[in-house]
Amino acid sequence: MSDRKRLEELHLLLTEHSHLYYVLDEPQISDGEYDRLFQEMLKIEEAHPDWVTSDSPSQRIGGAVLDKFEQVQHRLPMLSLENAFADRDLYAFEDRLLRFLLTDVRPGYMTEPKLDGLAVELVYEYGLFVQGSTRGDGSTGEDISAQLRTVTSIPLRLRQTDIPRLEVRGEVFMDRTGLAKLNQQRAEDGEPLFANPRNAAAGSLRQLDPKITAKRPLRFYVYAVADPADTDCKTQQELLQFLGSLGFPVSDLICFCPDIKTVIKRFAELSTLRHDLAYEIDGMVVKVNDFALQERLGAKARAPRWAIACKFPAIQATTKIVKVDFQVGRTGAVTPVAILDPVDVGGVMVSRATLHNADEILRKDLRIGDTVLIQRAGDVIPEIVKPVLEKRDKDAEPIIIPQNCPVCSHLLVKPKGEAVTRCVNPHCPAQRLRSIIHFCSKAGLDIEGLGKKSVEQLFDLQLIKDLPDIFKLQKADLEVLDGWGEKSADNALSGIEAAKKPVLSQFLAALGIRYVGEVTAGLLESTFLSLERLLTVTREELLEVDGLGEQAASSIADYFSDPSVREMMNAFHDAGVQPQVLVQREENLLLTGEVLLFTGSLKKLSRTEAKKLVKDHGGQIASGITKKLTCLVVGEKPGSKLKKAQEKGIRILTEDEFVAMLS
Ligand SMILES: NC(=O)c1ccc[n+]([C@@H]2O[C@H](COP(=O)([O-])OP(=O)(O)OC[C@H]3O[C@@H](n4cnc5c(N)ncnc54)[C@H](O)[C@@H]3O)[C@@H](O)[C@H]2O)c1
Ligand SMILES: [Zn+2]
Repeated sequence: MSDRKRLEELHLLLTEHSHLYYVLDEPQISDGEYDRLFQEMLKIEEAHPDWVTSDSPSQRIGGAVLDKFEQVQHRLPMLSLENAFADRDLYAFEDRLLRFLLTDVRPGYMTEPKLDGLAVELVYEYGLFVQGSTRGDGSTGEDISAQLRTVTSIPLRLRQTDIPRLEVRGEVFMDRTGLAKLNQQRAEDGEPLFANPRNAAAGSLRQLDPKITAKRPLRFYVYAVADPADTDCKTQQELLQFLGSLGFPVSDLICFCPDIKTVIKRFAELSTLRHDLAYEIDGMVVKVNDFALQERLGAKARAPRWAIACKFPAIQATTKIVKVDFQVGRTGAVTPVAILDPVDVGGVMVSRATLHNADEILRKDLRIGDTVLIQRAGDVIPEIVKPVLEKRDKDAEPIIIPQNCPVCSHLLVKPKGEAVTRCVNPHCPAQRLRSIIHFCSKAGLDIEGLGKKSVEQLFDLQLIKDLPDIFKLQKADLEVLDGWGEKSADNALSGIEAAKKPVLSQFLAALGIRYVGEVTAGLLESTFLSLERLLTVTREELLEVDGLGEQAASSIADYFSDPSVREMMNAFHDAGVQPQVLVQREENLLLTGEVLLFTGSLKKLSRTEAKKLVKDHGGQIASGITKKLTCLVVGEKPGSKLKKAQEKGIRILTEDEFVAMLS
């Protein structure tokens, strides 16, 4: 395969897995595998800088924010970190610093444990906690203030109250016992387990109901502020001490190292220490200690130049491949899954691992009966690294991808140039079931009460045969089923009712059209503005859309021109499903380009309504009196913000004027 083609494939793969990991908190591959794909992409991009697109995963941070939360603009972006996997990467890091700074004076470094949790930003005004948010895509995060208030180690009031505004950053995480207990509970309740502490922390914080968050054993450690200039501190070491004095918990594993050699020694120390900690760390973060140097070094698109994360090597074990099962996915892809002799890998029992596809099996040269090396990098999902050839039996059987679908017996196909084997039978029950599960899941319309287990049950009973059937379910059908009752039937029906008016992009992503993830679905919505329009869209029209590639264009055009899809859309319509368009063409909106802030108590609108009005009219909401702010809307008792805005000459509106302007 050409490098160019491979890069495209890597972009698609990494984008898909980032979405699963960051947005849905449900990763499907191990971090180790993700990191390997990421490094492969970086290598190709380094050799061909002109192939780097602005939406390459190498240029992006985290994932999109969920609609269900209010958005928060970070005043300064929250970045990711570059990774070091070996000592030589650290030496190279220092070389880069020195070259950039045009000096041979080596800086000192702060080293900190890399907690495996979720990065958050906490805003304090005059010592009071006023807002907390997730990192999101780096510039826009999700407002999770209410959820963060329930984390007991986050101070709501600081010991010093004369700092007008302080944006503090740190990690919310769950310790080992907390995660084990939570997963045990989830297993008993038949809910999916969290793959790793990071997903557990993220899944707990990104709950709409803060009461659920409050029940989760979350902890917090601080490690930065958005802008050190807001404090008198000159170094990272001083800053951590200062933050400790304000009342923030600081890890006691932080350590100043005068040079890179000491950093490497410290990393070795931490690699042993980590096993005795109450919580998981997945590495060590190294930061240039001096803020003046940090400022000169600045940042690249995705990460600062003055810091790097050293990752711990994965934990490995050996076991045997007992047999191989073949699963049929939503798109018909047939995935081989190795069933293993259960083995403990760093505290987690592992009994299965995906083998991805036929090429991967060939590449790794795996057979049934092989003793294999498996590994986990922090998370629960394991990967098979390689067979232990010395231990291979003479009669170890090759793994053969079946010729026919294991579910519907239709002949399988492996398109030229693709790694995946597929069942192409449009009526394959396995695919239909998977697509219904996807449609109802968080990645789809997030229909409450219709989790995987329930969908499987309804599918088996033929109450749901295809997607539109979901909207025809009756209370009488549901409440009599095994494991159901009046309450769960009502619950599911109200979830279904709410799903009848989905946002168009969400609806498109839920349909599971190949190559249409959240981002592409958003593009389709903002370009074509209605489902009806999409039903007649041509491949040529799709190719005109910035950001849509050829594969996606063909797949979308084929999908909507398929008669059975049109029939299905009619059935959706008849069942009362009406996708809504949120985005409007920006140019005709009243508040396009405006950044507003509300202060004081509003009489006519709730805060949420006010913010929604702004967004609906194309405006943005500021997080405080910032440079970007163009207009302050004041209610009663506006407080200090009004004065500050007046001093800065920012336009000021009363609530009435604001409402009148938009009506
Ligand atoms: N399995 C998958 O499908 C999948 C998908 C996407 C990403 N990932 C994993 O996520 C990683 C990338 O995630 P990322 O972009 O969040 O970057 P990262 O985790 O490599 O590093 C940045 C993060 O480190 C955290 N951090 C912890 N301690 C810190 C400290 N003392 N100082 C500063 N930051 C600290 C912060 O949350 C910060 O946002 C990859 O290495 C990959 O393993 C996995
Ligand atoms: Zn099939």
